[in-house]
Amino acid sequence: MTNNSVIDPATGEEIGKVPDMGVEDAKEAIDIASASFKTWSRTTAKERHDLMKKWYDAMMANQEDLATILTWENGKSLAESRGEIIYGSSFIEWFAEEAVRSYGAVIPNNVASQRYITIKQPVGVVGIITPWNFPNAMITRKVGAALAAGCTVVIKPGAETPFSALALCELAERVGIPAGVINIVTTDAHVKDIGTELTTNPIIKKISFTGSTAVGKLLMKQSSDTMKKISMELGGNAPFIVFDDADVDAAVEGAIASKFRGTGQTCVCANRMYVQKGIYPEFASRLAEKVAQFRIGHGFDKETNFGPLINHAAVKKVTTLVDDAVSKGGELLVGGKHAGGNFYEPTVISGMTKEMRIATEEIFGPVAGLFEFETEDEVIELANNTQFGLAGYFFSRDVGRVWRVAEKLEVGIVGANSGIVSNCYTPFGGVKESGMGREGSLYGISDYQNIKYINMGGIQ
Ligand SMILES: NC(=O)c1ccc[n+]([C@@H]2O[C@H](COP(=O)([O-])OP(=O)(O)OC[C@H]3O[C@@H](n4cnc5c(N)ncnc54)[C@H](O)[C@@H]3O)[C@@H](O)[C@H]2O)c1
Ligand SMILES: O=CCCC(=O)O
Repeated sequence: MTNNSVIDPATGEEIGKVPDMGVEDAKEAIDIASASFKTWSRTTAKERHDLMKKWYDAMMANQEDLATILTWENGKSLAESRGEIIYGSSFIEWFAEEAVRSYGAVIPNNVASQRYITIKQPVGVVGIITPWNFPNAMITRKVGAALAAGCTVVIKPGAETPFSALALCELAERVGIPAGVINIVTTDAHVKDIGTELTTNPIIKKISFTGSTAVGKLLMKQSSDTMKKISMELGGNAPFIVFDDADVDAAVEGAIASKFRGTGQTCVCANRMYVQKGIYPEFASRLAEKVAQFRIGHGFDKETNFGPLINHAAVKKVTTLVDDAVSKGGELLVGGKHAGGNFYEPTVISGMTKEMRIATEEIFGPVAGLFEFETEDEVIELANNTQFGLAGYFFSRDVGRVWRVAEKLEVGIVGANSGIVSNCYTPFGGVKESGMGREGSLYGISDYQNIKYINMGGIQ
C-alpha cells in the first residue's frame, strides 16, 4: 500500500503521511462494521449514552491537540479550530443525550383485539463521506447520530484532512467505544472506487455525504440499485440581503461572520450580497473598512485571524471569479489579489451584476460581491433564482418583513438578523439541489433509524 502526503496549506510542506487504501480495504472495513453492528445495535441506549459522553469528555480534554491538528491540515486559524472542536464535540454530547430520549409510539387501535406500537431500530452499517472544510464537525454531526441510533460506520474523510478523523477515532478507542464500531478508510488515489464500493455494497444500508452537489448526485445514483437511505448536505449559494431599515452595525457584523468564516470556505457562507439602494453606500464602505482589518497568515501565528485557501486549485477558482467580475465592471473596494502560496486577500467587490459568474456560482472563497436592489419583491426573486437552497440571510428591523422574507426564501436555514446559524440544537440541511435530510437537532437521529410497526393481535 502506498502512502499519501498530507500538506500544510499555509506552507505547502508535508506534515505527515497516511495510507492510501483501496477497494479491498474498504470491503474489509465494511465487513468489520457489519460484524460489530451485531453487538453495538444490541447495546442499551444508556450504554451508548455513557460511552458517547466519555468520548465527548475526551474531545474536550484534548481540545488543544485536536485544534492544532486541524489548523495544521486545514489552515484555519487556531482560534477558529478551537471553535470547531467545541462545535464538533457538541454533536457527540447532543446525540448521547438523544440516544436515551428516542421513543416509539403507542397508536390507538381500531380493532378491539389488537394493539399497535412502533419501535425505532438502527438502519445498519452507514457509509460516511466528508469534506476537508470542517474536518472534525462534519464527521461528528453524522457519527454522533449514527452511534446514538445503534449504527456502526465506515468513514472516508477528505483526503486533505485525514488526521482530524484519525484523532477522533483514537479518542473513541481510548474511552472504550468497541473496535469495529467506527472504521476509517483514508485515500486520495482511490476516492472514486471507494465511493463506488460504499454506495453499491449491499451491507451498507445508508450513505451520509457532505460535499459538492455534483458528487452528491453521483453517489445518489450509485446508491439507488441497493435502495440505500440517503442524507445529502451539498453545495450552497446563500443570498445575504440588507434592507434599508436594517441595523447597519448588525448587518456588517453578520456579513463578516457569514461570509469570511473558514476563509469563505463553508457551505453556508454568504455568496451573493444584495443591498438595498438607500443603505448601499454606507454598508459597502463599512464592510470594506472591516474586511481591510483582517490579518492574513499561518493559523498558528497569534497575530493572524485569516488563513489560506485549501489548495492551489481553490486559489485559481477564486482568482478566475474575481477577474470575471472586474472585467465586467465590478469595482474592487478592498483585496482582489492572490497573496502568495494558497493565500487570497479578503475581498469586497461593488457593482455586481447578474451577468457575472458569482451571481450563480458558489465562490467557496473570501469574496463579498455586492449587488444593489430596489424592492422586496425584486430581491426575493433574485435570491430564489438558483438551483441551490441551503442557507439565506437578511437584515431588517420591520417585524412584518422579517416574517414575510423568512417564509419566502427557498432555503433550509434562515438567518434573520443573524450571520451565524449553525449549532447542534437546530436542524442543518437544504432544499432544492442543496440536498436532503437534516443533521443535528431533534430530527438528526431519525435519519439513522427505521420505524417498525408491531401489530399485536389476539388480545381478549
Ligand atoms: N451542506 C453542507 O453541509 C456542506 C458542508 C461542507 C461542504 N459542503 C459543500 O462541499 C463542497 C466543497 O467540498 P469539496 O470540494 O471537498 O467537495 P467534494 O464533493 O469534491 O468532496 C467531498 C468528499 O467527497 C469525496 N469525493 C469526491 N469525489 C468523489 C467520488 N466520485 N466518489 C466518492 N467520493 C468522492 C471527497 O474525497 C471528499 O471526501 C462545496 O460545494 C460545499 O458547499 C456542503
Ligand atoms: O460547510 C458546511 C458546514 C458549516 C456548518 O456546519 O456551519
